[in-house]
Amino acid sequence: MAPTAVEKNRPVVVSGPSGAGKSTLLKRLFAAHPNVFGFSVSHTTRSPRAGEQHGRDYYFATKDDFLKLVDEGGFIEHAQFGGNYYGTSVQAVKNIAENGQICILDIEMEGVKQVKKTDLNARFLFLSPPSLEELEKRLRGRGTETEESIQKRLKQAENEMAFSKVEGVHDKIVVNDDLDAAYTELEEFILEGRHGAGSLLGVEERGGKVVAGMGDS
Ligand SMILES: Nc1ncnc2c1ncn2[C@@H]1O[C@H](COP(=O)(O)OP(=O)(O)OP(=O)(O)O)[C@@H](O)[C@H]1O
Repeated sequence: MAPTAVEKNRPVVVSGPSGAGKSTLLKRLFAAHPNVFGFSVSHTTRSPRAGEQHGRDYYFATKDDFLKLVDEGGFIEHAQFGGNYYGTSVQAVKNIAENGQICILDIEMEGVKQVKKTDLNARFLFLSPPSLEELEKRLRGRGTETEESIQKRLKQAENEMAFSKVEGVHDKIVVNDDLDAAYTELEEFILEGRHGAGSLLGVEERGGKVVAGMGDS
Protein backbone atom coordinates (compact mmCIF):
# COMPACT_ATOMS: atom_id res chain seq x y z
CA MET A 1 0.00 0.00 0.00
CA ALA A 2 1.26 3.49 -0.79
CA PRO A 3 2.43 5.38 2.28
CA THR A 4 0.02 7.98 3.60
CA ALA A 5 1.02 11.64 3.89
CA VAL A 6 1.51 11.17 7.61
CA GLU A 7 3.82 8.21 7.04
CA LYS A 8 5.82 10.13 4.45
CA ASN A 9 6.25 13.29 6.48
CA ARG A 10 7.23 12.03 9.88
CA PRO A 11 7.48 14.81 12.46
CA VAL A 12 10.93 15.47 13.90
CA VAL A 13 11.36 16.19 17.57
CA VAL A 14 14.36 18.35 18.40
CA SER A 15 15.12 18.44 22.10
CA GLY A 16 18.08 19.34 24.26
CA PRO A 17 18.94 21.59 27.17
CA SER A 18 18.10 25.26 27.08
CA GLY A 19 21.09 26.98 25.49
CA ALA A 20 22.19 23.93 23.46
CA GLY A 21 21.53 25.87 20.28
CA LYS A 22 18.17 24.58 19.07
CA SER A 23 16.79 27.97 18.02
CA THR A 24 20.05 28.94 16.31
CA LEU A 25 20.19 25.76 14.23
CA LEU A 26 16.49 25.54 13.43
CA LYS A 27 16.39 29.15 12.31
CA ARG A 28 19.14 28.34 9.85
CA LEU A 29 17.36 25.17 8.68
CA PHE A 30 14.08 26.97 8.02
CA ALA A 31 15.85 29.74 6.12
CA ALA A 32 17.73 27.21 3.97
CA HIS A 33 14.62 25.15 3.15
CA PRO A 34 11.59 27.36 2.88
CA ASN A 35 8.24 25.56 2.58
CA VAL A 36 9.59 22.14 3.53
CA PHE A 37 8.64 22.63 7.16
CA GLY A 38 5.29 23.44 8.66
CA PHE A 39 4.42 24.83 12.04
CA SER A 40 1.56 23.47 14.04
CA VAL A 41 -1.22 25.74 15.17
CA SER A 42 -1.67 25.87 18.96
CA HIS A 43 -4.88 25.61 20.93
CA THR A 44 -5.78 28.35 23.36
CA THR A 45 -8.65 29.22 25.67
CA ARG A 46 -8.01 32.94 25.38
CA SER A 47 -10.33 35.02 23.24
CA PRO A 48 -9.37 35.77 19.65
CA ARG A 49 -7.85 39.21 19.08
CA ALA A 50 -8.89 41.36 16.15
CA GLY A 51 -7.86 39.75 12.89
CA GLU A 52 -7.01 36.36 14.40
CA GLN A 53 -8.47 33.38 12.62
CA HIS A 54 -9.49 30.05 14.08
CA GLY A 55 -7.27 27.34 12.59
CA ARG A 56 -4.70 29.79 11.30
CA ASP A 57 -3.48 31.72 14.35
CA TYR A 58 -4.87 29.39 16.99
CA TYR A 59 -7.54 26.81 17.54
CA PHE A 60 -9.73 28.74 19.93
CA ALA A 61 -11.38 26.46 22.46
CA THR A 62 -13.52 26.79 25.56
CA LYS A 63 -11.91 25.80 28.84
CA ASP A 64 -14.20 22.75 29.04
CA ASP A 65 -13.28 21.55 25.56
CA PHE A 66 -9.61 22.19 26.23
CA LEU A 67 -9.63 20.21 29.46
CA LYS A 68 -11.59 17.41 27.81
CA LEU A 69 -8.88 17.14 25.16
CA VAL A 70 -6.25 17.10 27.93
CA ASP A 71 -8.08 14.17 29.55
CA GLU A 72 -8.21 12.35 26.25
CA GLY A 73 -4.42 12.69 25.89
CA GLY A 74 -4.87 14.94 22.88
CA PHE A 75 -2.02 17.30 23.76
CA ILE A 76 1.71 16.88 23.40
CA GLU A 77 2.27 19.81 25.69
CA HIS A 78 0.02 22.23 27.44
CA ALA A 79 0.51 24.97 29.96
CA GLN A 80 -1.30 27.80 31.63
CA PHE A 81 -0.19 31.40 31.22
CA GLY A 82 -1.99 34.38 32.63
CA GLY A 83 -5.15 32.43 33.36
CA ASN A 84 -5.44 30.88 29.89
CA TYR A 85 -4.48 27.46 28.63
CA TYR A 86 -2.26 26.88 25.61
CA GLY A 87 -1.29 23.60 24.02
CA THR A 88 0.07 21.75 21.03
CA SER A 89 -2.31 19.00 20.00
CA VAL A 90 -1.41 15.74 18.35
CA GLN A 91 -3.94 16.51 15.62
CA ALA A 92 -2.35 19.88 14.85
CA VAL A 93 0.94 18.09 14.21
CA LYS A 94 -0.75 15.51 11.98
CA ASN A 95 -2.33 18.31 9.98
CA ILE A 96 1.15 19.48 8.94
CA ALA A 97 2.09 16.06 7.59
CA GLU A 98 -1.24 15.81 5.81
CA ASN A 99 -0.33 19.07 4.16
CA GLY A 100 2.88 17.53 2.81
CA GLN A 101 5.23 19.25 5.23
CA ILE A 102 7.50 18.14 8.04
CA CYS A 103 6.58 19.39 11.47
CA ILE A 104 9.50 20.18 13.72
CA LEU A 105 8.76 20.07 17.42
CA ASP A 106 11.20 21.97 19.59
CA ILE A 107 10.30 20.54 22.97
CA GLU A 108 11.81 19.43 26.22
CA MET A 109 12.11 16.05 27.89
CA GLU A 110 8.54 15.80 29.18
CA GLY A 111 7.29 16.66 25.71
CA VAL A 112 9.47 13.95 24.21
CA LYS A 113 7.88 11.41 26.53
CA GLN A 114 4.43 12.62 25.54
CA VAL A 115 5.18 12.35 21.82
CA LYS A 116 6.31 8.78 22.35
CA LYS A 117 2.89 7.94 23.75
CA THR A 118 1.15 9.11 20.57
CA ASP A 119 0.84 7.53 17.13
CA LEU A 120 2.80 10.40 15.51
CA ASN A 121 5.68 8.06 14.59
CA ALA A 122 8.14 10.89 15.10
CA ARG A 123 11.91 10.84 14.69
CA PHE A 124 13.93 12.10 17.65
CA LEU A 125 17.05 14.25 17.57
CA PHE A 126 18.83 15.34 20.72
CA LEU A 127 21.01 18.42 20.54
CA SER A 128 23.74 18.25 23.13
CA PRO A 129 26.12 20.98 24.27
CA PRO A 130 29.79 19.92 24.22
CA SER A 131 29.79 20.12 28.04
CA LEU A 132 27.82 21.66 30.88
CA GLU A 133 30.62 24.23 31.31
CA GLU A 134 30.23 25.35 27.71
CA LEU A 135 26.45 25.38 28.08
CA GLU A 136 26.76 27.73 31.05
CA LYS A 137 29.08 29.97 29.06
CA ARG A 138 26.57 30.15 26.19
CA LEU A 139 23.61 30.81 28.45
CA ARG A 140 25.52 33.64 30.06
CA GLY A 141 26.73 34.87 26.68
CA ARG A 142 23.17 34.98 25.34
CA GLY A 143 22.43 37.62 27.94
CA THR A 144 18.75 36.72 28.21
CA GLU A 145 18.65 35.05 31.61
CA THR A 146 18.75 36.11 35.22
CA GLU A 147 21.16 34.25 37.49
CA GLU A 148 18.24 32.31 38.94
CA SER A 149 17.07 31.30 35.49
CA ILE A 150 20.60 30.20 34.51
CA GLN A 151 20.84 28.00 37.60
CA LYS A 152 17.42 26.50 36.91
CA ARG A 153 18.35 25.74 33.30
CA LEU A 154 21.67 24.18 34.26
CA LYS A 155 19.99 21.92 36.78
CA GLN A 156 17.39 20.86 34.22
CA ALA A 157 20.19 20.37 31.68
CA GLU A 158 21.61 17.60 33.85
CA ASN A 159 18.25 15.77 33.69
CA GLU A 160 18.06 16.26 29.93
CA MET A 161 21.62 14.96 29.48
CA ALA A 162 20.86 11.87 31.58
CA PHE A 163 17.70 11.24 29.57
CA SER A 164 19.66 11.51 26.33
CA LYS A 165 21.78 8.56 27.46
CA VAL A 166 18.79 6.24 27.84
CA GLU A 167 19.11 3.77 25.04
CA GLY A 168 16.52 3.87 22.30
CA VAL A 169 15.04 7.25 23.19
CA HIS A 170 16.73 9.26 20.44
CA ASP A 171 17.47 8.33 16.84
CA LYS A 172 20.28 10.83 16.56
CA ILE A 173 22.45 12.81 18.95
CA VAL A 174 24.18 15.89 17.58
CA VAL A 175 26.85 17.59 19.69
CA ASN A 176 26.80 21.30 19.04
CA ASP A 177 30.49 22.09 19.33
CA ASP A 178 31.40 23.62 15.99
CA LEU A 179 28.21 25.28 14.74
CA ASP A 180 28.69 24.51 11.03
CA ALA A 181 29.48 20.86 11.69
CA ALA A 182 26.45 20.53 13.97
CA TYR A 183 24.25 22.18 11.36
CA THR A 184 25.38 19.77 8.64
CA GLU A 185 24.58 16.77 10.83
CA LEU A 186 21.21 18.11 11.92
CA GLU A 187 20.19 19.05 8.38
CA GLU A 188 21.20 15.67 7.04
CA PHE A 189 19.23 13.78 9.68
CA ILE A 190 16.12 15.90 9.29
CA LEU A 191 16.04 15.82 5.50
CA GLU A 192 16.92 12.14 5.32
CA GLY A 193 13.44 11.20 6.56
CA ARG A 194 12.02 13.10 3.65
CA HIS A 195 14.38 11.70 1.02
CA GLY A 196 13.78 8.21 2.33
CA ALA A 197 10.08 8.78 1.80
CA GLY A 198 10.22 9.94 -1.78
CA SER A 199 9.88 13.30 -3.39
CA LEU A 200 7.74 16.09 -2.13
CA LEU A 201 7.62 17.68 -5.54
CA GLY A 202 4.27 19.12 -6.27
CA VAL A 203 3.71 20.31 -2.77
CA GLU A 204 2.18 23.69 -2.95
CA GLU A 205 4.39 26.46 -1.68
CA ARG A 206 3.17 28.13 1.37
CA GLY A 207 4.59 30.19 4.17
CA GLY A 208 4.72 28.99 7.72
CA LYS A 209 4.38 30.42 11.13
CA VAL A 210 6.92 29.64 13.73
CA VAL A 211 5.84 27.34 16.45
CA ALA A 212 8.28 26.76 19.18
CA GLY A 213 8.01 24.44 22.05
CA MET A 214 6.06 25.87 24.88
CA GLY A 215 8.94 24.95 27.13
CA ASP A 216 10.10 27.04 29.96
CA SER A 217 11.04 30.29 28.34
N1 LIG B 1 28.11 26.00 18.20
C1 LIG B 1 28.01 27.10 18.93
N2 LIG B 1 29.13 27.73 19.36
C2 LIG B 1 29.05 28.85 20.12
N3 LIG B 1 27.90 29.44 20.50
C3 LIG B 1 26.74 28.87 20.10
C4 LIG B 1 26.73 27.68 19.31
N4 LIG B 1 25.44 27.35 19.09
C5 LIG B 1 24.67 28.28 19.71
N5 LIG B 1 25.46 29.19 20.32
C6 LIG B 1 24.99 30.34 21.15
O1 LIG B 1 24.49 29.79 22.37
C7 LIG B 1 23.36 30.52 22.83
C8 LIG B 1 22.19 29.57 23.03
O2 LIG B 1 21.68 29.14 21.75
P1 LIG B 1 20.12 29.07 21.45
O3 LIG B 1 19.45 30.29 21.96
O4 LIG B 1 19.97 28.71 20.03
O5 LIG B 1 19.73 27.81 22.41
P2 LIG B 1 18.34 27.03 22.56
O6 LIG B 1 18.69 25.58 22.66
O7 LIG B 1 17.39 27.42 21.51
O8 LIG B 1 17.83 27.54 23.97
P3 LIG B 1 16.28 27.66 24.54
O9 LIG B 1 15.80 26.26 24.68
O10 LIG B 1 16.48 28.37 25.87
O11 LIG B 1 15.50 28.48 23.57
C9 LIG B 1 23.09 31.62 21.81
O12 LIG B 1 23.63 32.83 22.27
C10 LIG B 1 23.83 31.11 20.55
O13 LIG B 1 24.26 32.17 19.73
